[in-house]
Amino acid sequence: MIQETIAKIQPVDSTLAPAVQNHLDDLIKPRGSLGMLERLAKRFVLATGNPHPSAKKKRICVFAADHGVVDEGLTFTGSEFTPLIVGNMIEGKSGVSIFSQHVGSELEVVDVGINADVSGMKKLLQRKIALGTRNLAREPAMTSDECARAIAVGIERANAAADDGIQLLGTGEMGIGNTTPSSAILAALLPSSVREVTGPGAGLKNDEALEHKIEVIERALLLHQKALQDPFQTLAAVGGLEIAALTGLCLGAAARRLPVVIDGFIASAAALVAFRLSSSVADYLFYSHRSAEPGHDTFARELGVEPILQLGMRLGEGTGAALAMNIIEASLKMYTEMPTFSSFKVENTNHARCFPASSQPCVY
Ligand SMILES: Cc1cc2ncn([C@H]3O[C@H](COP(=O)(O)O)[C@@H](O)[C@H]3O)c2cc1C
Ligand SMILES: O=C(O)c1cccnc1
Repeated sequence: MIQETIAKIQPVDSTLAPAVQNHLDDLIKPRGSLGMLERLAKRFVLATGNPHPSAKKKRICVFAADHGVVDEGLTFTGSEFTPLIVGNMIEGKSGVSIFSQHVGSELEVVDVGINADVSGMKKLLQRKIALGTRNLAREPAMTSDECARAIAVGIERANAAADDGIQLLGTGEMGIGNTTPSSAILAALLPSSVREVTGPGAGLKNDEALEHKIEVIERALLLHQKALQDPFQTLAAVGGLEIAALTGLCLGAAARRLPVVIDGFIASAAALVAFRLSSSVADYLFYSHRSAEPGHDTFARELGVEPILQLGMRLGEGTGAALAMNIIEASLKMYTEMPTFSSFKVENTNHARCFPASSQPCVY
């Protein structure tokens, strides 16, 4: 299923880009005056191939799972917070639930590996693969089979969204400890030094605790050195079940030409794995915000991506993705609803000479 999905992912048809740009430049406004909104609309139109784009139907998919590596003492709270926050999420009370309601997005929460019996949570989609990962500092976090099954859940949810007519997908996650596998993935696949991409996550007591987190990840990468040559094996060795599901969501959505808003640090690690599996995935991904987790800047710089918002956020869950959805939707309304110079039969005086900012390259 994974290979089949990857085979379906095509780069966007960039021969359409000049026509899209001409339309943007024909809108009644100084050329380039809506800045990044113009680039967002252009990327969305190219991704979907739809000249009348819309993001009215939105859905955020949150995947939840636990992490054996919390045994190393790398987190602010224990794993018992994962089911607790997930319980809040499905009842509309967590950060992402509130923001998704605010922007008019559906919210889907999927258990792929919570280390607790959550079968009583009726609004939670039950796709449990294991009761969390194993401790990646001592052994592979997942078997190849578990990792593949988690990716397949993500692909399944992307297909379900496309079948339901969803026009814009957002990523979310919940899993105490998941900044550790995310940092490990970034260090392995960017590649980068562990120190550069490791931060406090949800909170660490002091600098000593951060040093310990860095040391644990460095040790894990040495232990799994052989696996790090390959993105799938890297994900299995040092990733997480929810991260793998998010990788699958990116792959599945790209295969269906469904744009995805990547949330913060953790979702970016999942997107990086998808990108390493198929570089064309990049054409379908938008980055919601600059996470305050320090390694996110390294990720954005190395991949040349431009996060939409900068709000000092570092919560995850899909909170940034929710907020950025509205910005993307606004960009599409600009594209489809603003009148054009040509429709008014007035001369388009929008010369690049007058508006040099419009010649900025698309930095995605
Ligand atoms: C109360 C609470 C709510 C959260 N909601 C999202 N996260 C975020 O923090 C976790 C990752 O950080 P770390 O690796 O440091 O544990 C993930 O669950 C992420 O979604 C939360 C964390 C906490 C504590
Ligand atoms: O940016 C994120 O996704 C993030 C950062 C810290 C903790 N949890 C999530």
